[in-house]
Amino acid sequence: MSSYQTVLLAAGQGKRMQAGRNKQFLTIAGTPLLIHTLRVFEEDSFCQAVVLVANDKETEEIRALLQEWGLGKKTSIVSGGKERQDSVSCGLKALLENGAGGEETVLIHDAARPFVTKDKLRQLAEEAASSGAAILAVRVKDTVKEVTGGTITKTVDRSRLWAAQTPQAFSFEVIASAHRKAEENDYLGTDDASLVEYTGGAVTIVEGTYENFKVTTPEDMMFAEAVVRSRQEGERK
Ligand SMILES: Nc1ccn([C@@H]2O[C@H](COP(=O)(O)OP(=O)(O)OP(=O)(O)O)[C@@H](O)[C@H]2O)c(=O)n1
Ligand SMILES: C[C@](O)(CO)[C@H](O)COP(=O)(O)O
Repeated sequence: MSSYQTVLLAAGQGKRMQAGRNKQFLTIAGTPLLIHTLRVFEEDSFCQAVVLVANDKETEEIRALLQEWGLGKKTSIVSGGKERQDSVSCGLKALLENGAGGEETVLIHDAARPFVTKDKLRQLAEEAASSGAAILAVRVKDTVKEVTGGTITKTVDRSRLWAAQTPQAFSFEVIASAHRKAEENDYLGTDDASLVEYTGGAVTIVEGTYENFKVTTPEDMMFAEAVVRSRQEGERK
């Protein structure tokens, strides 16, 4: 099994949730979203350290939450940036300052995906340790259309389509060098793998689960409650 370090991204705004505050503080079955997510990493013995990237103005509230929920032993908090990619750079810089480098495996994860499992973290870390770059992804289930001006221009062949999730895992040097090149060329990607793709690197897919969705819009909170309920029922059986 491969050990790994984690960059956990919590420096977004959560605007699409329309909750009037960052969605990571909303509770799912009584537990804050951020705590659901962080717990998986803190409880995995293969995770050596977590760099939690946060907004400066939310740092104190996060520290208080970690204390309240008995988490934080492996976790340090650093400031994020304007875009998700900037926040990843801040996290990688902190890992570098803590002595990470070379072929060590780094997992980059959205705090907004609270339902990743320990098994998937381990499977992904193992794959990244051998290939250098791997992400969790699921097959696209819908029929996907390309549309221009309200009219369909193409039905895309979905047999080759996958929806990217996080964590996305890389050897430290692969992702650090992809970030350097992206920055030099003003390339902005919506995920981490796209930066490695941009620099010509190969990224492998580890099949994820649909439960590992990103909590983004208000109805996702209802789905999130349902996931916790179904897991609790599973444990009772
Ligand atoms: N500048 C940013 C933007 C996003 N994120 C993090 O990246 C993850 C995925 O972002 P997403 O949830 O899609 O974006 P938010 O900015 O949080 O939400 P919105 O776009 O609705 O404002 C989240 O855990 C978010 O906190 C981050 O650390 N830094
Ligand atoms: C990284 C990501 O979660 C993979 O699906 C996603 O790309 C984040 O994108 P968003 O634009 O912040 O929703």
